[in-house]
Amino acid sequence: FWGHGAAIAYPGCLWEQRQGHPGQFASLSQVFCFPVFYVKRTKNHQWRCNEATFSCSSAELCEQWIQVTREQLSLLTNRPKRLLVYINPFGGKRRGKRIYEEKVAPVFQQAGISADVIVTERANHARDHLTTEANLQQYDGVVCVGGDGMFSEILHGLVARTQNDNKVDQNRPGAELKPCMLRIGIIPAGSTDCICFATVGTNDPVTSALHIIIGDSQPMDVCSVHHNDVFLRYSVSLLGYGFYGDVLADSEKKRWLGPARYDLSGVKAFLCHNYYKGTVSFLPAEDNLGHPRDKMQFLCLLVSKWFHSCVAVSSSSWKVICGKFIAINAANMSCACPRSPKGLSPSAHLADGTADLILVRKCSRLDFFRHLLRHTNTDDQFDHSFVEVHRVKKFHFEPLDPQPLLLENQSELPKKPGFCPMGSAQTTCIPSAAHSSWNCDGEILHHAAIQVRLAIHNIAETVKRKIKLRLHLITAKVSCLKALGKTDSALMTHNSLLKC
Ligand SMILES: Nc1ncnc2c1ncn2[C@@H]1O[C@H](COP(=O)(O)OP(=O)(O)OP(=O)(O)O)[C@@H](O)[C@H]1O
Ligand SMILES: CCCCCCCCCCCCC/C=C/[C@@H](O)[C@H](CO)NC(=O)CCCCC
Ligand SMILES: [Ca+2]
Repeated sequence: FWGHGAAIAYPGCLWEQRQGHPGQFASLSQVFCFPVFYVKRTKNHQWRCNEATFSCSSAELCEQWIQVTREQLSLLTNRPKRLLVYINPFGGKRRGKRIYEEKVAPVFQQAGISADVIVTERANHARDHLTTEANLQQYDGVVCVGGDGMFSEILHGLVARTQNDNKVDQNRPGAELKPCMLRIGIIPAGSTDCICFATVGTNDPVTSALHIIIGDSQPMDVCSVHHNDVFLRYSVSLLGYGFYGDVLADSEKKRWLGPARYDLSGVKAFLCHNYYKGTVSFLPAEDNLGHPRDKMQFLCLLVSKWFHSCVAVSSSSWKVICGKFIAINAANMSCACPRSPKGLSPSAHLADGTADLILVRKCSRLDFFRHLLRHTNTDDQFDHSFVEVHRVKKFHFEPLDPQPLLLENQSELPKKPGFCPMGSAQTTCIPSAAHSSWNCDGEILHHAAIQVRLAIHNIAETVKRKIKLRLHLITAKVSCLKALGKTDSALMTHNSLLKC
């Protein structure tokens, strides 16, 4: 199914089709048909729903086929049957509701999935509903229709609910967090849609709906962000200080512009060319986990990581870097999006328990422009003397000058648009501003000093999935080689791989 782009999906009703030309005296023959819907892969990682019509010579045979097909489909337990859907009507170009109703609901219905839909009425509506109210027992998954901010709401709701149910204190920086059992589906309807793009390869609502229907899933790392001992937020994609923090803070005042706000604020932040002084300390990942700049096979890295985590004690030690930074970015996944199809860190992995920490030191405007431009083409954006990149498990940031005292619980901060509790000097174009703010998956953090760790990851699950997939491919190759009557070295190599 995966490799060949076609699979039996949802048998529909029985059709009766008459051949010949009514009105003419041709004898009528009856053909009994049933449609089968399947996923077809098209260009740029996009999927579409195709339909094939099968015909049988008798109604009984046709019914038998439909029955058997339904039985086989019911054995696929990873396919969801009941979903809880949250729609943000104000994300991106404000098309969330329409996208769901026109492009997603019809395919869910065709696939026999029932959905309870909640259109959010305020920010954090979905998060609060998931944390305290939703009866999650009755669902196989939660779907968010919106952008990265909406995904973040769902993530926070589900993680908080899981920790509350298991009596885990999220505020404790070293707490062993419990992974959530429910999967989150993303129907992209936001401005960046980075989490969808980086996991699926495209930000196309129909493709996402089809991934959800066939029960596809992808584990990912979750970073927790603390300020001293106070929990601030979780992050799954970008934690960015300096450039991306300034872009976000400025863009929040321009929400009415839709996705274009990021372009305008991006140009503004680029022209301001701010840099920030501070100290970054980090715990590097073990060497065998690879480096953000090497091209080592993901599977090798994972197996190595898994093995290492089973038998070895971490030998890395903390490193400290002080300096003047234009940007400090922690990419927990590639952060690919339509603006940058390969992302901030093209070889960052989705569920390996590490993030790529990218430090862009003070440099000329022209050099920074060259660095940014390389995010849009195939050149290596790390190949500059002022850029360094480390694969890390934890990191801390401390701005050089202490920050004005903030409320410890930032959720108590007023949420009025444009209100910035640390003073506008932080986010406007004043070259001497002491602090930027953190861009945490598109949400602003009001503390510059933060401590970050990879809090939830599922390496064993990822290793298992990748090995299973590889085994499928090798088994298929062995079958083909056997069918072709090959007994040469290729078959032996594959057979020994299988044994291994
Ligand atoms: N009904 C609502 N009214 C106002 N804000 C909402 C509502 N529902 C959700 N939100 C908030 O809107 C914010 C932005 O939403 P979303 O992420 O969907 O779009 P975006 O910011 O345009 O896209 P991206 O995050 O991909 O750049 C989120 O932080 C979310 O909490
Ligand atoms: C000369 C041309 C230079 C063009 C350079 C483009 C580089 C683009 C890199 C984009 C990285 C996106 C990282 C993802 C961040 C999301 O969590 C966040 C919320 O959706 N979006 C932004 O902060 C919005 C960020 C928008 C940045 C412009
Ligand atoms: Ca990662």
